[in-house]
Amino acid sequence: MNEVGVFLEVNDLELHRGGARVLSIPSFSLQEREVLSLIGPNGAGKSTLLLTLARLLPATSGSFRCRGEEIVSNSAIFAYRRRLGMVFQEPLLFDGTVFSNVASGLKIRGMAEKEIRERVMATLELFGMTQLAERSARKLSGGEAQRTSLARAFAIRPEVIFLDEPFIALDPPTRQTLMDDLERILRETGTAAVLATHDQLEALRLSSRMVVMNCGEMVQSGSPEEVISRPGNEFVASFVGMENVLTGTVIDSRDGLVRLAVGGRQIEIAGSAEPGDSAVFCIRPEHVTIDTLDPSGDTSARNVFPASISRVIPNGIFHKIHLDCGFRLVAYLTGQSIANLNLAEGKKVFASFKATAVHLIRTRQLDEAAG
Ligand SMILES: Nc1ncnc2c1ncn2[C@@H]1O[C@H](COP(=O)(O)OP(=O)(O)OP(=O)(O)O)[C@@H](O)[C@H]1O
Repeated sequence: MNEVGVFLEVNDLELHRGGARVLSIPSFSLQEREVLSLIGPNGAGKSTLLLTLARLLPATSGSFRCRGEEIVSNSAIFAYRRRLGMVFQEPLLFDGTVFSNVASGLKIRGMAEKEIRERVMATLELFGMTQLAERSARKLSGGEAQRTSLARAFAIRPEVIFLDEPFIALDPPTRQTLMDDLERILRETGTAAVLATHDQLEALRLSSRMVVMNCGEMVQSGSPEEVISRPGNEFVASFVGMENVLTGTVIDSRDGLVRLAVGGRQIEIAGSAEPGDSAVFCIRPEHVTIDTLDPSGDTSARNVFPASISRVIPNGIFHKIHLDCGFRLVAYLTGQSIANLNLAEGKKVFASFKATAVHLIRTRQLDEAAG
């Protein structure tokens, strides 16, 4: 069997800058071939962590092991860095052709001319850009320049590639195409990657594990689907677009169903909790359904509420519908669905969601909650 090992293991990492602690990571590991995304708001520490993991920024304290070997001495750090590729927001190409940019890492490694030519052409082929080989880097579009920068990083056949918001400056179609190609190339080459991004869709598209960062700490780690549908706290919930974070009081809990009092209504959710506790829970807006007629007889959803539409906010493909059901709820609907249902502000509708669509973030005893 082909066992996947740990490529990088980091423990007790701290980094202080300008007198402040900007990273505090008790432990972190990256598997071979794993594609991991670091997501978090501006200033969360994503770029700093990437640079620290790449040993380009010295940590204040902490231990680093690559395939079980400590990376301490300058020669070990140097050898470790040679196994890595890095791509930043800016392509950082030098004057010269696409070919010479992609060849640069190979030249530094002392590879023979013939091998360089073969490797560069194979890499350009992988990125679908052989026709650009002799083009001056100055004459590239933003997308082509970032593609060249990625090809340069992949040409050395790195074991891990660190990507710091590589798509942030690109227009949506270019971003999508490059992301699709990167996903294929990572899969085909088996290269591990750490991607810093603030965009959860990029994380969903590319990574198998997502780590949410806030204030220099890793606050949740899991598959992107898990983090997005089961956030561990209110910060993660709001960062991943969980617009409906609500608080209620547990009425009773039996057979895997919890009944909560919320804004004068009762909600049923999957889980268990102590009666009398205060509960914080969340519902993804895309899991809320809107009907103009009472769907109670026709839906398996346990939670159906009469509601009035308080706001309709156009928001790209999906529009945000703010509902007042006794508590506030946001639903996402396409413009087409809004037109079909003839929805508008002030209209009376029914909002419904399944008990399993609700994620219980945490419960607290009510006297604790008050204190
Ligand atoms: N050279 C520096 N000196 C002191 N503090 C710094 C320095 N560079 C970054 N910081 C601080 O480190 C923290 C993390 O910054 P970092 O750029 O890593 O965050 P980020 O998550 O990558 O944010 P962004 O998405 O805005 O790039 C911030 O509080 C920032 O102010």
